[in-house]
Amino acid sequence: MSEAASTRVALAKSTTTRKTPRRSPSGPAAVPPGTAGTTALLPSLAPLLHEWLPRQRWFAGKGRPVTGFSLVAATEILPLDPSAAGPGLLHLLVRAHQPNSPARSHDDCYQLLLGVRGSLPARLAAARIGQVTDGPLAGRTLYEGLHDPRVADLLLERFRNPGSLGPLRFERAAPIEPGLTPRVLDAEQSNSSLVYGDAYILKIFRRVFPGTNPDLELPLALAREGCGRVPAPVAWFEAATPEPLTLGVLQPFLHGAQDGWQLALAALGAGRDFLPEARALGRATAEVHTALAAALPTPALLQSQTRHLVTGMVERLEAAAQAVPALVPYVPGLRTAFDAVTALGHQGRSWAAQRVHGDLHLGQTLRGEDGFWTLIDFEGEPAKPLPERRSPQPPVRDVAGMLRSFDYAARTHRPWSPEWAARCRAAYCEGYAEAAGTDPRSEPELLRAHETDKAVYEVLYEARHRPDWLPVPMAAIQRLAATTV
Ligand SMILES: Nc1ncnc2c1ncn2[C@@H]1O[C@H](COP(=O)(O)OP(=O)(O)O)[C@@H](O)[C@H]1O
Ligand SMILES: O=P(O)(O)O[C@H]1O[C@H](CO)[C@@H](O[C@H]2O[C@H](CO)[C@@H](O)[C@H](O)[C@H]2O)[C@H](O)[C@H]1O
Repeated sequence: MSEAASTRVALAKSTTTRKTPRRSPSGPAAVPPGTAGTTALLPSLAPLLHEWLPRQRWFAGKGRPVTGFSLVAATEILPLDPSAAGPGLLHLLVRAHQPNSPARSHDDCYQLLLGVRGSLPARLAAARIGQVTDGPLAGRTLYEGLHDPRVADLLLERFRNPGSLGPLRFERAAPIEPGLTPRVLDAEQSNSSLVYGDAYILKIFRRVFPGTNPDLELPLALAREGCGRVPAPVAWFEAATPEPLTLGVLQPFLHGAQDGWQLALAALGAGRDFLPEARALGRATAEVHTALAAALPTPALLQSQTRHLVTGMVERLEAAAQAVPALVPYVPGLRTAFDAVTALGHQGRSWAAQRVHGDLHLGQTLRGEDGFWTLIDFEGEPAKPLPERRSPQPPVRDVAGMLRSFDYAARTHRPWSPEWAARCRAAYCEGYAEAAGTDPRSEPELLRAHETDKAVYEVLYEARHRPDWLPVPMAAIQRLAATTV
């Protein structure tokens, strides 16, 4: 996304610079006509956002101060005029400036749905962001709009009656039931979700990127392919900035479904194996891979692409070792996993690549009351740039993610049962082989390299988000560093 701000607010110096809307190098003004009035609001909201944003679970830049904001797009979804009945609703795309971003244009951009009321009813107290002290909204209260049922109702109505609103475009693939009671999903997640009745779940992406989000693109492609392993998008909305930027997806809510992580922990807690489930998950993964390969390009990874794949793994290892010094002693051992793939590439080996899930683990699987497994959340690893997440990769990448997840489940349970994980891992690969016709274990070098890459990612993820969990991937790092295929 080009820096499309017409308003830039530098918090550190408490100065505000306003510029006239300018044309981005690649297209029209990114703050479109009709929304310009709202752009003047950012300076008065910035101090409140500065306090509130870094505390959100979905804020990706934890540990680095926010020094200012730029406005990418602003839309008044409900009138902010104090004489209007009911709440106002402001939709913002704001870039949060943080030191150490590679470039200002790489600062993360967040989607905010800000409710505005004269006073906040008690039932919305937990959603309060703060009172605006100056500017056109002075004296009014700003709050997280998604917690307001009136705001949630309005979003569903927008999907029912698709069309454009300023830079926002609402699309619908199927009829939508009206009048469903909304609730905010209470889950540890990277985005925010609203559930409507027991019928739909709306995921609002928080950190947004230019282009189509794979969590819309891949489920749409799978639905076209007739693959029922993924809930098919019912509706979605995007911003024209100028290339479409996915903001949210509405899909069927799988009522009564339980996620694979909880089910695996329950099995461990009851001293049970998880083998039929693991095998069925392997089959489900293979079916999704087969459908993705049929729907989207499947380039071969020739020598230069293999080199690129391995270079990425090595760079991620080096970056992770810089951030988490505990990794340093294992770097030479882990490197051998990547070197083995390079060596095969030099011998002329090539692998098929295709679009994959990209961040597959037990928490991304749901088992329905009928025992049918579904995969969700095709966004890929949240920390990776979107073009990288959308690039074709060997499908074994997802297999490695699930194998790591069985290891995680076993490690978080007392007493630790490595045999439980080993049996699940084998059953998963067997199920995968039954449905795909190829066993992921038949490419041990590629599998080990991807498992190593995933464990390295997890070390960084846990160090940043859940330091108490760091020993879990570190145990795998020790094992993988000492392994030869
Ligand atoms: N279609 C669905 N039906 C039922 N529950 C769902 C569905 N999609 C997601 N969920 C629930 O919402 C949670 C968060 O969804 P997810 O797509 O993983 O969000 P995030 O990317 O924000 O982590 C999941 O862990 C799951 O419990
Ligand atoms: O679900 P997200 O898209 O937010 O994925 C991120 O968070 C996951 C944790 O919630 C993290 O997964 C890791 O922990 C899981 C147990 O909580 C485990 O099952 C996974 O195997 C492990 O990778 C995921 O890596 C991260 O991207």
